[in-house]
Amino acid sequence: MTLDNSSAPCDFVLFGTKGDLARRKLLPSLYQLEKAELMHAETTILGVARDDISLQEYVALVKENIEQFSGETLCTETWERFSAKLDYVCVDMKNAESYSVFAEHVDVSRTMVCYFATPPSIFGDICRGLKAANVIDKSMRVVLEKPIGHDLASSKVINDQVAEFFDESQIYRIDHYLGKETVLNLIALRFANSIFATNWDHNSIDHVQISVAESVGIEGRWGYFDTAGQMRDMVQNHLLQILTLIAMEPPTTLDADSIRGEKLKVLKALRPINSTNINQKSVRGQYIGGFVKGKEVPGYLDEPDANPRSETETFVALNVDIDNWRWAGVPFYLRTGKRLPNKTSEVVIYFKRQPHNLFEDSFAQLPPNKLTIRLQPDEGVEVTVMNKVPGLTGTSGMDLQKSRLNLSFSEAFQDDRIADAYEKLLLEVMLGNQALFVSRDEVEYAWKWVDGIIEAWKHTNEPPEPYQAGTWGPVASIALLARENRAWYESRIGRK
Ligand SMILES: NC(=O)C1=CN([C@@H]2O[C@H](COP(=O)(O)OP(=O)(O)OC[C@H]3O[C@@H](n4cnc5c(N)ncnc54)[C@H](OP(=O)(O)O)[C@@H]3O)[C@@H](O)[C@H]2O)C=CC1
Ligand SMILES: O=C1O[C@H](COP(=O)(O)O)[C@@H](O)[C@H](O)[C@H]1O
Repeated sequence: MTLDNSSAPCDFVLFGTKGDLARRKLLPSLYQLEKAELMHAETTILGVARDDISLQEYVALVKENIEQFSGETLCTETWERFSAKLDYVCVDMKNAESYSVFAEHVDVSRTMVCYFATPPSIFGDICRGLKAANVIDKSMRVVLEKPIGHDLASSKVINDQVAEFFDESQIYRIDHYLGKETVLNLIALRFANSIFATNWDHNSIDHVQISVAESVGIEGRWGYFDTAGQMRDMVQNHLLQILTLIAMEPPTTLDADSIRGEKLKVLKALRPINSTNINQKSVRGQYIGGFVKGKEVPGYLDEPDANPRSETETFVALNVDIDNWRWAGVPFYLRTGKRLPNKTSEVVIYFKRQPHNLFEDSFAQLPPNKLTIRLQPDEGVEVTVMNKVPGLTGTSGMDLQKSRLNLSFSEAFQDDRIADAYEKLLLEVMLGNQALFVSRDEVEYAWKWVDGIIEAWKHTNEPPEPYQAGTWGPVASIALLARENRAWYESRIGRK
């Protein structure tokens, strides 16, 4: 897809351009959009930071970032076009007066897209600075990075600060999982295939498992992570977003209001987990030293800068009920953790077993069909089916085996590069489409539910359960499903 020349150019303003997110993800993604000719020729990119450097120095820095993080050799032609778009301004984002230079660098007659790649604590300051510089108008869009707050109350403060200056239709809240190719494909899989669309409820589905496993530890982010924990860092946003896409009713159209409206209904229907059911419904863990992919790694409390008495969780498993017609009696099991055996995100839908087993000679109990959606890595979709083993032997000639129908994206779409999530999301902001961004209501309902769990954990007064780095979390996580006669699926990724 190449952007039609009639689509308006924009001034893309990157606050926090020298930060980790901008360097590792945003600038390389903008470069990829340029390479794919998806950015308007007249679009400009204005980096904002507090270092007083020249434009020449900034351009050299961006080049270095892209070479380091894009994972490919710089294309000279693309770089020439891209570097010509760059501009830089030094602003102390907390000081509204320092924004006076800003107006010289943007053209207020064009759409301005402001990406706040800074700590959320200064989002309000940035809005005030933009106002002082007199550059805010109705066509402006602002992109907010996660986490939006630390709980419901603090998220309201941040959202209110931004809402003082911008309408909800101008605010794009990022959850980068919504830009992942395979997460987007959940919508296609569910609503473009009648085989799934008509079998997507409590009549056909036994339970759902969503796992987002990471092999990394804290990677120098202890200060941030210890105040968040895996619940705020991963469940409140990414896992709940995946859950809503799996569980939502069909949206009327693919527009932002329809999709976000349906996701919101799911968040509203989540059964609270509180002090009455916390032990049956949740497990939290913290890794101790161990081996990940054969390499010895320290425990959470032995990471650099660690507080050795921290009780922050690095692993969460939950048994979630959705109290609505479609999902009555269908548990959604969620798990996510740091320092697990490998980096794997998968959704597994377990269908109900056949009501009667004709094949007792092959299987005492027929295994259920399973739909596995591999979000990352080895992106793909797999269905397990029971199949007759070809041959003349077996009872009535019927020996069965479990077989896999496997769609591997890397094999099926060999010529297509899988774009980074941020490329997709940046493109959507420039196009003015909010469908892949999280609404204020979604953020707040997600916090409300998560706050209840964190509150209940506090009341139990129990520390997180230790698990060895390189394992699938505490033993209690196995018990969470075993109590209901189920087991976590074993990912094939990393075992090939
Ligand atoms: N890094 C990541 O992978 C992810 C980050 N995020 C979110 O993205 C946002 C940015 O994160 P990250 O890039 O890691 O953070 P960094 O701390 O690396 O970068 C933040 C940027 O904000 C700038 N900044 C902070 N205060 C001021 C100020 N008063 N005036 C001017 N500039 C200021 C910093 O400037 P200076 O360089 O001068 O210090 C820096 O460039 C955060 O909200 C984070 O939660 C979300 C998901 C992943
Ligand atoms: O937002 C975050 O996500 C990453 C995991 O993202 P992925 O795209 O690599 O799966 C996580 O490591 C980080 O702690 C969290 O802040």
